[in-house]
Amino acid sequence: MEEQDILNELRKYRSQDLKYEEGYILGSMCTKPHPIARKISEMFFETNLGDPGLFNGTSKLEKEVVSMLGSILHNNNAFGYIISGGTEANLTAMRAFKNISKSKDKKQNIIIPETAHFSFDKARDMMDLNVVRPPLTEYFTMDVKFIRDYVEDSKNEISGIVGIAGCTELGSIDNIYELSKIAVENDILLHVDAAFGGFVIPFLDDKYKLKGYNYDFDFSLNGVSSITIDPHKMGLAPISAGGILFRDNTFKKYLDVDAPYLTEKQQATLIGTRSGVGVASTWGIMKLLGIEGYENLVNESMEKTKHLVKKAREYGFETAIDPVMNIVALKDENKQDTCMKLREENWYVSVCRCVEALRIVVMPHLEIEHIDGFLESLSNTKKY
Ligand SMILES: CC1=C(O)/C(=C\N=C/Cc2ccc(O)cc2)C(COP(=O)(O)O)=CN1
Repeated sequence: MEEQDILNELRKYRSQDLKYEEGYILGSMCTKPHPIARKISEMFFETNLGDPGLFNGTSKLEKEVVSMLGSILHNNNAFGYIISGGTEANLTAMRAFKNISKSKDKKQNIIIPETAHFSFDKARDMMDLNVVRPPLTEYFTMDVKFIRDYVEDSKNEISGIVGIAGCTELGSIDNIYELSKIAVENDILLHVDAAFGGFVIPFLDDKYKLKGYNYDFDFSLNGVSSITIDPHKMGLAPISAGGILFRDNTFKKYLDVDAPYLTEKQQATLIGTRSGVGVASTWGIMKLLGIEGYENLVNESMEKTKHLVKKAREYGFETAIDPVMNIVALKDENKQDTCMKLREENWYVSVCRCVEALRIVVMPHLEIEHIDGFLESLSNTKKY
């Protein structure tokens, strides 16, 4: 095939994809990457961080991005990687947990909430973790009193806890402050999955924070060992760009395996050959937007979230919980049926598992007119 024919053929496939800017994608935690990422992708498209000695500049960028994310998360000694996504980040954290527990002859008993992303189910299968699921509060966060009692009962031999800072379905945030205290008092590891919340909470204006809700989640809490934070969600980076940060580089030895034929003699990441595009794009977008840029992005999303909730209530729809961040769960006893009816009108909204509700993630690609159009369609699905 000639090049032009190939490109024309590929255009036909691409034309079958939804486009973020059309405003119909309501259930995605990814969005249209910042435009600068196109130029950066072109510049770094042949790089391979799987063999970093060949790409010293790109490797330096990864260390700088980890340091930039570390400073946002109140840790100037952060160690970690910018990898394929939140799934790989959580698998990496669980791999470190397993190896650390083994090194201390501890059991691999770990507390992980029902609200956790299904990447932890993959981790459990791959690493034979014994997972304990605590009861949830009315806010869909783990019952910390149960956890404290369970951990302090030595026969349970708990050696780790996972807390979620912005859960996939509802955006709820576990009480990381209390989990951190439990982790310190009992010398156990605490991993925080802030895949989505990591690029939201640090930039969230106080006026959008729920009263009496603790938003603390990062390394400022001494018990936090590791954090997942994904640039390719609210960070506006192109896919793939997930992030795994550890408190310091003492965790590296629990991840490294010998890699004799590489320019570096050990490799810690799950994925071997990996592009530097996500790293370079994240570096560029973070430098371009800065803290203020991300604050504007998050707070604009929260204004749209407030608009969605207000207008939904005018149509008679109620939220399952008050939005903790830019994720809205609208109560619906016939969520699957409603979801299918909306799909017929090209609206792609998802459904919650833990509550009878539709789930809308108010990403930057959603404009007010998209939200209004969606709510009118939603209202119409209830008329007949
Ligand atoms: C708290 C948490 C998450 O909400 C999460 C993914 N979430 C949502 C991933 C998603 C993105 C786009 C889309 O259209 C649909 C789903 C992951 C996994 O992240 P991933 O491997 O980058 O997909 C981990 N933790």
